[in-house]
Amino acid sequence: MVRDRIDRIGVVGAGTMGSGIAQVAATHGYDVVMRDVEPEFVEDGFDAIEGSLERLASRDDLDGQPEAVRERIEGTTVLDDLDDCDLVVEAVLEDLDVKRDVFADLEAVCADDVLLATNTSTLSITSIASDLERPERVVGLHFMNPVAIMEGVEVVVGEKTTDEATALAHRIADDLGKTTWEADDKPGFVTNRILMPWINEGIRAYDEGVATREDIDAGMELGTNVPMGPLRLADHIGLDVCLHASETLHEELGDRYKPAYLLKRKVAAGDLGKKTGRGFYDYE
Ligand SMILES: NC(=O)c1ccc[n+]([C@@H]2O[C@H](COP(=O)([O-])OP(=O)(O)OC[C@H]3O[C@@H](n4cnc5c(N)ncnc54)[C@H](O)[C@@H]3O)[C@@H](O)[C@H]2O)c1
Repeated sequence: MVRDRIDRIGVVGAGTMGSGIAQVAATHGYDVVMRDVEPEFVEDGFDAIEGSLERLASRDDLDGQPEAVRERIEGTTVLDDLDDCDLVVEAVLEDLDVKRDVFADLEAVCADDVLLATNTSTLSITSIASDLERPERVVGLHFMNPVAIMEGVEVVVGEKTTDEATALAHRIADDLGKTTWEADDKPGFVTNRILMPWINEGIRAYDEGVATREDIDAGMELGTNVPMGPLRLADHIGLDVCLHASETLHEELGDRYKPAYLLKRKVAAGDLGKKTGRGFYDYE
């Protein structure tokens, strides 16, 4: 059984995705508790939320006032503050052991009928939930970055996830103004399974001199109607994030997912894309 009356949503992790999920939930009228491990990470999360709300409001893309949305979000470092949430979404770093610990904590603190969702991009929902007493209420709710802008959410169904939990995951995403699709708990789900080899092939094509970086991106943008070519998109996602996802897929699915050599070299050099000012392109 999962409770279907949702008033208060917990978000674990106040980073890029957690702060975005908290913001979107509060924008849609939910009370939100956003938890991170250190007060400064919670503050960084609020800074990101405030900046995003201001930008949306300035373009008339926000229902309501930024201050009213912000006030619906409570920040905390205390796990027990999640004890009265009706649903929790985990968005901590992409590490299986860390996520398993977070879910063990959530199981201890949340009521038995609370849906526990993970925003993982590539890790197995089944493995994240495998040590829990109630793995049937764990589901993947894979928001896209930036959460406030991207319409899609991938619902991922683990081995033990019940139909009821899956249905609630679709419904809550719908309530947050998103459109869902569903994937079985197989490495990379739909999105990263297809996206990561595409990005790696773009990087290999560049490394092998098929075309300039601009022409590789232009070829894919103009030739196949995607909004960003592989090199520009990799810079946007973060080259470290792409490498980590590719390595997970390589481990699970074999050599067709081998990360491109140049991707590894750029990450080793600390050029991680937009966030460090340099990746395949330079940023100010
Ligand atoms: N960034 C993306 O483009 C993107 C897109 C889709 C999904 N994801 C997934 O979302 C998740 C989060 O990614 P992100 O980019 O927001 O990472 P991030 O590094 O920006 O944020 C992670 C946050 O989790 C916090 N944290 C770590 N352990 C914690 C704990 N035990 N309790 C509470 N907070 C804890 C960290 O302090 C950090 O603030 C990952 O699983 C990632 O794969 C990321």
